[in-house]
Amino acid sequence: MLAVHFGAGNIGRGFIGSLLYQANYHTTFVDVNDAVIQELNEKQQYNVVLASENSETLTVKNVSGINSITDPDKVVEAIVNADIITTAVGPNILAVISELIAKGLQARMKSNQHPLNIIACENMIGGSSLLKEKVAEHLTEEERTSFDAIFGFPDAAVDRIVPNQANDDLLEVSVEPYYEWVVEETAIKGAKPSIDGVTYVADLKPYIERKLFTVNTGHAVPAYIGRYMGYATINEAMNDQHVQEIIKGALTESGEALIQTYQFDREEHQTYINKIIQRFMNPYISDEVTRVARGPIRKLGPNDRLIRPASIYLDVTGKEPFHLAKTIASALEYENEQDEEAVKLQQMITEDGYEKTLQSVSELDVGHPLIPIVLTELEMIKSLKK
Ligand SMILES: NC(=O)C1=CN([C@@H]2O[C@H](COP(=O)(O)OP(=O)(O)OC[C@H]3O[C@@H](n4cnc5c(N)ncnc54)[C@H](O)[C@@H]3O)[C@@H](O)[C@H]2O)C=CC1
Ligand SMILES: O=P(O)(O)OC[C@H]1O[C@](O)(CO)[C@@H](O)[C@@H]1O
Repeated sequence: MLAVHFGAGNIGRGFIGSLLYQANYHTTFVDVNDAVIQELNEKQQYNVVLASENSETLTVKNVSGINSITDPDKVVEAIVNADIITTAVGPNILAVISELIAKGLQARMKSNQHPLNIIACENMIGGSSLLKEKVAEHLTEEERTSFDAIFGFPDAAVDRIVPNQANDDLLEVSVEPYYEWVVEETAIKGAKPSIDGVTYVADLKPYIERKLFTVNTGHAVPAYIGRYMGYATINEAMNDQHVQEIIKGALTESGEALIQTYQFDREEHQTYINKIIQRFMNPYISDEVTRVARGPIRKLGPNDRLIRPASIYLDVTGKEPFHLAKTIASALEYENEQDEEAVKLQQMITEDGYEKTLQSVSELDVGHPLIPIVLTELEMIKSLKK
């Protein structure tokens, strides 16, 4: 069985690659990072180390790599022969890889008509659907119709904290023990890929929203508030009492939004929240606040982890989501010269002010009630600054 995986980064190697190996796939990683690709081809294996007391290690074998910049034809050939395609490149890169995927699918269509599923494993709602749309932009009308019959783009939710790596071994990756990979069964074409650790569900929406608006919303608190308070790592931030209060409040607000939208069991949801807070406090993981905070413009988007749960909470309870609003305010204050979106966000604020910038990145209507709540919190969080 052959898998082609775009993005040999933290989630690619540390999560998707490791489950594919255990399901007996040979995984060909496609990436633009030549050093990683060369190392994959040389070593043909790498270690995944669990961030826990015993540091249990899995050696992932049957792997190779292709540099998509220098060898696009090899990527096309790999797609022709693939049994599954997965991605973990980041939401903004899906459009970038879509042309090469389209070329691969066009070549495949000429050589065989076996069904194939392409699963985007990104922190976003509708990742595979977006990739499908972007791939379609490179196809003719006729190709779109015939491709629809055999190429599936099931949406997915992936959950495993994999921090940036600082190992001597370029390929080794340290991951938290917990993981969850949920895939939309109804969009699968042909036989369902049999991968231990994948949960197939008919309707992904409740799963992806529960994950994004709990794990990612929660993580955004120590990231943005922590950075604002001067902390460098998630662990340091999580040990601060203010951060703990804000994360509990924010997850109660997003929890209420989720419970009222999807009728989740209140007690089970609280257990889910508590477990996630414990995961953020894992002493064996050192995660920089800047990794979790990366891409603040995307994270302040209308359907992402902060604005959407805050808006739903306002709608369903009529109450102010002030813990989420504090986190949104600290995201607006996020500064990092290494992060293109952070630099752009600060430029927008300098030129247009907070209110207009928030409206623009979050696509909130003028006069949306969340805006004054966030503006008030921008003042309130000043007391947190050390
Ligand atoms: N790290 C984590 O804990 C989690 C990350 N995710 C999601 O997984 C995705 C990947 O995140 P990470 O692995 O953390 O990021 P990462 O930065 O470690 O990996 C991304 C990889 O994509 C590669 N890449 C960039 N442009 C490319 C292109 N044009 N073609 C092929 N490869 C390209 C990069 O070189 C890099 O190796 C993101 O959508 C993220 O939200 C989801 C759950 C957990
Ligand atoms: O990968 P993104 O969307 O940039 O955000 C980082 C988030 O992803 C995770 O790594 C896992 O979902 C969280 O640790 C964090 O909330």
